[in-house]
Amino acid sequence: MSYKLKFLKDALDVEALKFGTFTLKSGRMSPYFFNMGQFSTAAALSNVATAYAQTIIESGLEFDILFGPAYKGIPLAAITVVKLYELGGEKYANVGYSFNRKEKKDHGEGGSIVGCPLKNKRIMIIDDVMTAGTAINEAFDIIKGENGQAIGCIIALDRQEVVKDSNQSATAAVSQRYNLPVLSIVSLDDIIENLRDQLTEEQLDMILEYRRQYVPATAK
Ligand SMILES: O=P(O)(O)OC[C@H]1O[C@H](OP(=O)(O)OP(=O)(O)O)[C@H](O)[C@@H]1O
Repeated sequence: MSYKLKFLKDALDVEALKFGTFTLKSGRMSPYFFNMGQFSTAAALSNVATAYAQTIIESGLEFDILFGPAYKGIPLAAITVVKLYELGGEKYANVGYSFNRKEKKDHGEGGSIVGCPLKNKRIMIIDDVMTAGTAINEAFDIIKGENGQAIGCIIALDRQEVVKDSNQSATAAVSQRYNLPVLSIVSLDDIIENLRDQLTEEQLDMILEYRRQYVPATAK
Protein backbone atom coordinates (compact mmCIF):
# COMPACT_ATOMS: atom_id res chain seq x y z
CA MET A 1 0.00 0.00 0.00
CA SER A 2 1.38 3.45 -0.87
CA TYR A 3 2.09 5.72 2.08
CA LYS A 4 -0.44 8.20 0.72
CA LEU A 5 -3.21 5.59 0.75
CA LYS A 6 -2.11 4.39 4.19
CA PHE A 7 -2.27 7.97 5.50
CA LEU A 8 -5.74 8.47 4.03
CA LYS A 9 -6.98 5.21 5.55
CA ASP A 10 -5.55 6.22 8.93
CA ALA A 11 -7.18 9.64 8.58
CA LEU A 12 -10.56 7.99 7.92
CA ASP A 13 -10.07 5.58 10.86
CA VAL A 14 -9.45 8.36 13.39
CA GLU A 15 -12.03 10.62 11.69
CA ALA A 16 -9.43 13.25 10.85
CA LEU A 17 -10.92 13.12 7.35
CA LYS A 18 -14.69 13.32 7.09
CA PHE A 19 -17.18 13.62 4.28
CA GLY A 20 -20.43 15.56 4.62
CA THR A 21 -21.19 19.27 4.55
CA PHE A 22 -18.87 21.60 6.44
CA THR A 23 -18.60 25.37 6.62
CA LEU A 24 -14.95 26.44 6.41
CA LYS A 25 -13.23 29.49 7.88
CA SER A 26 -13.38 30.92 4.36
CA GLY A 27 -17.17 30.63 4.41
CA ARG A 28 -17.14 27.96 1.71
CA MET A 29 -19.35 24.92 2.08
CA SER A 30 -16.98 21.99 1.72
CA PRO A 31 -17.97 18.36 1.09
CA TYR A 32 -14.97 17.22 3.12
CA PHE A 33 -13.14 18.28 6.25
CA PHE A 34 -9.71 17.52 7.61
CA ASN A 35 -8.74 17.91 11.27
CA MET A 36 -5.24 16.80 12.28
CA GLY A 37 -6.18 17.10 15.95
CA GLN A 38 -7.93 13.74 15.62
CA PHE A 39 -4.54 12.01 15.40
CA SER A 40 -4.13 11.98 19.15
CA THR A 41 -3.07 8.50 20.25
CA ALA A 42 0.41 6.99 20.22
CA ALA A 43 -0.35 4.72 17.29
CA ALA A 44 -2.05 7.43 15.25
CA LEU A 45 0.80 9.89 15.84
CA SER A 46 3.37 7.27 14.90
CA ASN A 47 1.51 6.76 11.61
CA VAL A 48 1.37 10.51 10.99
CA ALA A 49 5.10 10.82 11.63
CA THR A 50 5.75 7.98 9.20
CA ALA A 51 3.72 9.69 6.49
CA TYR A 52 5.52 13.03 6.95
CA ALA A 53 8.92 11.31 7.08
CA GLN A 54 8.27 9.25 3.96
CA THR A 55 7.14 12.34 2.05
CA ILE A 56 10.30 14.19 3.08
CA ILE A 57 12.61 11.26 2.31
CA GLU A 58 10.99 10.81 -1.11
CA SER A 59 11.48 14.52 -1.89
CA GLY A 60 15.24 14.17 -1.50
CA LEU A 61 15.34 17.66 0.07
CA GLU A 62 18.34 18.16 2.32
CA PHE A 63 18.19 20.31 5.45
CA ASP A 64 19.67 20.68 8.92
CA ILE A 65 16.61 21.53 11.00
CA LEU A 66 12.91 20.68 10.97
CA PHE A 67 11.08 23.74 12.31
CA GLY A 68 7.54 23.50 13.71
CA PRO A 69 5.66 26.80 14.16
CA ALA A 70 3.74 27.10 17.46
CA TYR A 71 1.55 25.49 18.44
CA LYS A 72 0.45 22.69 16.20
CA GLY A 73 3.77 22.48 14.35
CA ILE A 74 5.66 21.72 17.57
CA PRO A 75 4.72 18.08 18.15
CA LEU A 76 4.82 17.47 14.39
CA ALA A 77 8.46 18.59 14.22
CA ALA A 78 9.36 16.42 17.22
CA ILE A 79 7.71 13.21 16.09
CA THR A 80 8.77 13.58 12.47
CA VAL A 81 12.44 14.24 13.15
CA VAL A 82 12.57 11.05 15.22
CA LYS A 83 10.82 9.09 12.47
CA LEU A 84 13.18 10.49 9.82
CA TYR A 85 16.05 8.96 11.75
CA GLU A 86 14.25 5.65 12.28
CA LEU A 87 13.26 5.31 8.63
CA GLY A 88 16.00 7.21 6.83
CA GLY A 89 18.95 6.08 8.96
CA GLU A 90 22.25 7.81 9.59
CA LYS A 91 21.64 10.49 6.98
CA TYR A 92 19.15 12.01 9.41
CA ALA A 93 21.00 11.31 12.66
CA ASN A 94 22.06 14.92 13.11
CA VAL A 95 18.97 16.66 11.79
CA GLY A 96 17.75 18.95 14.55
CA TYR A 97 14.36 20.25 15.49
CA SER A 98 13.24 23.60 16.80
CA PHE A 99 10.14 25.66 17.34
CA ASN A 100 9.14 29.16 18.33
CA ARG A 101 7.32 30.34 21.40
CA LYS A 102 4.30 32.49 20.65
CA GLU A 103 5.36 34.74 23.52
CA LYS A 104 8.99 35.52 24.13
CA LYS A 105 10.34 34.27 27.46
CA ASP A 106 12.39 36.74 29.49
CA HIS A 107 13.72 34.46 32.24
CA GLY A 108 15.69 31.22 32.33
CA GLU A 109 17.27 30.55 28.95
CA GLY A 110 15.05 33.32 27.50
CA GLY A 111 14.25 33.98 23.85
CA SER A 112 11.61 32.72 21.49
CA ILE A 113 13.32 29.78 19.75
CA VAL A 114 13.54 26.41 21.48
CA GLY A 115 15.72 23.61 20.12
CA CYS A 116 18.50 23.96 17.56
CA PRO A 117 19.57 27.55 16.81
CA LEU A 118 18.54 28.48 13.25
CA LYS A 119 21.52 30.64 12.36
CA ASN A 120 23.24 29.58 9.10
CA LYS A 121 21.17 26.37 8.95
CA ARG A 122 19.03 24.96 6.14
CA ILE A 123 15.51 24.73 7.49
CA MET A 124 12.43 22.76 6.54
CA ILE A 125 9.12 24.00 7.99
CA ILE A 126 6.47 21.52 9.09
CA ASP A 127 2.82 22.30 9.85
CA ASP A 128 -0.56 20.60 9.69
CA VAL A 129 -2.42 22.67 7.10
CA MET A 130 -2.19 25.92 5.20
CA THR A 131 -5.31 28.04 4.86
CA ALA A 132 -4.34 31.59 3.91
CA GLY A 133 -0.63 30.93 4.43
CA THR A 134 -0.35 33.34 7.38
CA ALA A 135 1.31 30.89 9.79
CA ILE A 136 3.83 29.74 7.18
CA ASN A 137 4.66 33.35 6.24
CA GLU A 138 5.31 34.05 9.91
CA ALA A 139 7.59 31.02 10.10
CA PHE A 140 9.58 32.31 7.11
CA ASP A 141 9.90 35.69 8.88
CA ILE A 142 11.09 34.04 12.10
CA ILE A 143 13.70 32.00 10.21
CA LYS A 144 14.92 35.07 8.32
CA GLY A 145 15.08 37.02 11.58
CA GLU A 146 17.31 34.30 13.06
CA ASN A 147 19.55 34.28 9.92
CA GLY A 148 18.51 30.79 8.93
CA GLN A 149 17.80 29.65 5.38
CA ALA A 150 14.38 28.15 4.68
CA ILE A 151 14.58 25.44 2.00
CA GLY A 152 10.95 24.32 1.86
CA CYS A 153 7.92 23.35 3.85
CA ILE A 154 5.62 20.41 4.34
CA ILE A 155 1.99 20.13 5.38
CA ALA A 156 -0.31 17.13 5.71
CA LEU A 157 -3.08 18.02 3.28
CA ASP A 158 -3.03 20.43 0.36
CA ARG A 159 -6.65 21.35 -0.32
CA GLN A 160 -5.40 22.96 -3.54
CA GLU A 161 -8.23 25.47 -3.54
CA VAL A 162 -7.82 29.14 -4.40
CA VAL A 163 -7.51 31.55 -1.52
CA LYS A 164 -10.28 34.16 -1.47
CA ASP A 165 -9.52 37.25 -3.61
CA SER A 166 -6.68 35.42 -5.34
CA ASN A 167 -6.33 33.12 -8.32
CA GLN A 168 -3.85 30.79 -6.62
CA SER A 169 -3.93 28.13 -3.93
CA ALA A 170 -2.18 28.97 -0.63
CA THR A 171 0.51 26.39 -1.33
CA ALA A 172 1.17 27.67 -4.86
CA ALA A 173 1.34 31.25 -3.58
CA VAL A 174 3.85 30.36 -0.85
CA SER A 175 5.92 28.27 -3.25
CA GLN A 176 6.02 31.14 -5.75
CA ARG A 177 6.67 33.87 -3.18
CA TYR A 178 9.72 32.14 -1.70
CA ASN A 179 10.66 30.12 -4.78
CA LEU A 180 10.72 26.95 -2.65
CA PRO A 181 8.97 23.59 -2.73
CA VAL A 182 5.81 23.12 -0.65
CA LEU A 183 5.33 19.41 0.00
CA SER A 184 2.17 17.74 1.23
CA ILE A 185 1.55 14.15 2.27
CA VAL A 186 -1.67 14.20 0.26
CA SER A 187 -3.74 16.61 -1.80
CA LEU A 188 -7.40 16.85 -2.74
CA ASP A 189 -6.48 15.05 -5.97
CA ASP A 190 -5.01 12.19 -3.90
CA ILE A 191 -8.22 11.97 -1.87
CA ILE A 192 -10.28 11.69 -5.04
CA GLU A 193 -7.93 9.24 -6.71
CA ASN A 194 -7.43 6.93 -3.71
CA LEU A 195 -10.82 7.03 -2.01
CA ARG A 196 -13.08 7.16 -5.08
CA ASP A 197 -14.33 3.62 -4.50
CA GLN A 198 -15.16 4.25 -0.86
CA LEU A 199 -17.33 7.29 -1.52
CA THR A 200 -20.99 7.26 -2.37
CA GLU A 201 -21.87 8.57 -5.82
CA GLU A 202 -23.33 11.68 -4.21
CA GLN A 203 -20.21 12.34 -2.12
CA LEU A 204 -17.95 11.91 -5.14
CA ASP A 205 -20.12 14.23 -7.25
CA MET A 206 -20.03 16.89 -4.53
CA ILE A 207 -16.25 16.66 -4.24
CA LEU A 208 -15.72 16.78 -7.99
CA GLU A 209 -18.01 19.81 -8.21
CA TYR A 210 -16.14 21.50 -5.34
CA ARG A 211 -12.85 20.86 -7.14
CA ARG A 212 -14.26 22.25 -10.41
CA GLN A 213 -15.39 25.36 -8.58
CA TYR A 214 -12.38 26.14 -6.40
CA VAL A 215 -9.26 24.35 -7.62
CA PRO A 216 -7.40 26.18 -10.38
CA ALA A 217 -6.77 24.03 -13.46
CA THR A 218 -2.99 24.35 -13.08
CA ALA A 219 -3.11 22.65 -9.67
CA LYS A 220 -4.67 19.47 -11.08
O1 LIG B 1 -2.49 29.38 6.64
P1 LIG B 1 -3.18 29.97 7.85
O2 LIG B 1 -4.33 30.85 7.48
O3 LIG B 1 -2.20 30.64 8.78
O4 LIG B 1 -3.88 28.78 8.63
C1 LIG B 1 -3.20 27.60 8.98
C2 LIG B 1 -2.62 27.71 10.36
O5 LIG B 1 -3.69 27.88 11.29
C3 LIG B 1 -3.58 26.90 12.32
O6 LIG B 1 -2.80 27.36 13.36
P2 LIG B 1 -3.17 28.60 14.26
O7 LIG B 1 -2.63 29.85 13.63
O8 LIG B 1 -4.64 28.57 14.53
O9 LIG B 1 -2.33 28.37 15.58
P3 LIG B 1 -2.20 27.08 16.53
O10 LIG B 1 -1.21 26.17 15.83
O11 LIG B 1 -1.64 27.63 17.77
O12 LIG B 1 -3.55 26.45 16.67
C4 LIG B 1 -2.85 25.75 11.66
O13 LIG B 1 -2.21 24.91 12.59
C5 LIG B 1 -1.87 26.44 10.73
O14 LIG B 1 -0.67 26.75 11.39
